[in-house]
This record gives sequence, C-alpha cells and structure tokens, in this order.
Amino acid sequence: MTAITLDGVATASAVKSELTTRITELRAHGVVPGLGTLLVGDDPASRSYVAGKHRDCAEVGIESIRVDLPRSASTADVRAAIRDLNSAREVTGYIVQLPLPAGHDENAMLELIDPDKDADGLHPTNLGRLVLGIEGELHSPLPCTPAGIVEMLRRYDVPIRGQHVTVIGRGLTVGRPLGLLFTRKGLDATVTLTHSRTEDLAAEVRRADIVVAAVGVPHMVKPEWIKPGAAVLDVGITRVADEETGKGKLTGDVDPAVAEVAGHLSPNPGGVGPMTRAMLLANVVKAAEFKLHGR
Ligand SMILES: Nc1nc(=O)c2c([nH]1)NC[C@@H]1CN(c3ccc(C(=O)N[C@@H](CCC(=O)O)C(=O)O)cc3)C=[N+]21
Repeated sequence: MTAITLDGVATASAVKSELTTRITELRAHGVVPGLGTLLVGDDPASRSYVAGKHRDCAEVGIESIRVDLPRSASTADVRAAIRDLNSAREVTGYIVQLPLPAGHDENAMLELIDPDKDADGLHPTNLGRLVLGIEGELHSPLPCTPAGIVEMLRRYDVPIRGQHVTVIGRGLTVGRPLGLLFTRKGLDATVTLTHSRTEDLAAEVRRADIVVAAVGVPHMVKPEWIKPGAAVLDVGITRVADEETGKGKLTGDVDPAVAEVAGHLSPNPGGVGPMTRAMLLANVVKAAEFKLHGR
C-alpha cells in the first residue's frame, strides 16, 4: 500500500484560483489588497521565501510592497519600518519575515504590528483570539501553516473530528497554534503536543490518526511509529548536502518509507509549504473583505 499524496501545489493552486475571484470582487468595490513584507538581513532562505510571496501576490492580483533592511539595521530601524507599514494605506496586511537576525527581540517586534494588518496571525492579540475561539465579530487571521494544514486535510476529506492528532514541535509558527486550532469547537480533534523533552515520542506518534512533524530534523519520523492508514504531514524542512552531488537539497522530517504505512502523506517540498503561502494570501484577502463589509 502506498499513501495518497497530499499535493500542496495542486491544493494551493485551487485555493489561489478561488481567491482570485474574491480579489476581482474587492477591486470592483475599490478595495485593492496589498501585502507588505519586511525582510531584515540577507539570509538566502528568507530571501527566497519572500520572493516567493511576491510572486504569489502577482499571480492572484494582490499588490505587494517590499521593504528590505540590511543586516546591520538597528532595532530602532526595524521599529520604524514596522511603524511605516502600519500607516501605509496601500498595505492592507504584512509580515515580518522570521527569523530576524540575532540581536532583535522577535516577540517584541511582532507585538508592534497593527493586529488588523497582521497577515501571519502571529500578533499576541490574534493568538489570543485563537485561544478565545471562533465566535464573535472580530476579524482574526489564523497562523498560515496551521491554517494550511487544516485546509489541506479538509480538501482531501481526511476526518478530523474526534481523531487523535500528535504534533511534533511546539514552535510559535506551527506546533503551538496548531494544537489550539485542532482542539477548537468545530474541528474537535484530540491533540498531543510533543517536543524535544517528550518521553517515548514513538508511542505518542503511534496512537495518532494525524501526525504533524514540525521540528526540522531530517527523516526523524520512522515508518514503525505510524499507525497504518494515518495521515502524515511533513512540515519541518532542512537543507542538507545531497550525498551524490554535494549540492544542497531540501529534506523533510518524515522518512520516505512512511509512505508504505500512512494513508495520506504530504510531500516536502510540495506539501504544506505551498499551502502556507496560499493561506497568507487568504489572510490578506479576508482582511480586505473585513475592511469592506465589516466581517
Ligand atoms: N513571518 C514569517 N511568516 C512565515 O510564514 C514564515 C517565516 N516568517 N519565516 C520562515 C517560515 C518558512 N515558511 C515557508 C513557507 C513556504 C515554503 C514553501 O513553499 N516551500 C516550498 C519549497 C521552497 C523551496 O524550494 O525553497 C515547498 O515546500 O514546496 C517554505 C517555507 C514561511 N515562514
């Protein structure tokens, strides 16, 4: 048996085509969605992620505004750039690309983002609204990777309600908010949130119907850990040297042999990454719609 591939490229493409329709509608009402990015420093991976976000915007008709600061930028410079993005009218949503170079307090910078323009859903107000739940009239963006994972499972009709989800990794952008999202009313999964100090990780993974690996340790999730038929989402990504060519290549957290046991498996690259990007666009569109209709 081989797992069904959770194709992030195809699914993101479907999401983007639906967004294009909504963007056309927004523009017809005089609202032009615009995504800003703030990149500090010259980390090659961050540069390429940011470039990808601008390409995505162009594809669906979102304007994009790019702010790049040199590695030498001070925290005062970063604060000033965030202040400008908060007040820029053409920026309806924006992100501060993480990680920031050493010396900047990321949480303090995230807190300076106008929560209404927080395209990543990582401002404490929006994380707080994630904890508070889905009811009410406040617009609250969801963190992009967790939202992308849930969207992918839904579109492949993978059951979530009452299912056991084991998340490996408790980071700010994936594991921690994903646990909150999966346990919300309406999704109703049971979540085990594991991390580097978890005893007997294999046992925690073995009872999961859905496994999300978001740690950044190449091929750490082994086929023996997987309940037959489980859905496995491979989120962590590491650049490792290819044994034959010596060139850098991207490697996920999940051992490829897991495909022989799992029911569904997201490839990496080509799985959750493209969905993350699609959900960023969705957050920008939702914020613009909120501006237009109030909700
Ligand atoms: N403020 C902030 N928001 C983020 O959402 C954020 C961030 N900072 N910092 C870094 C991480 C990482 N991240 C990725 C998103 C998509 C792919 C993606 O689409 N990857 C392609 C492969 C890309 C390649 O070839 O390099 C794939 O998985 O198929 C990867 C990584 C967003 N992040």
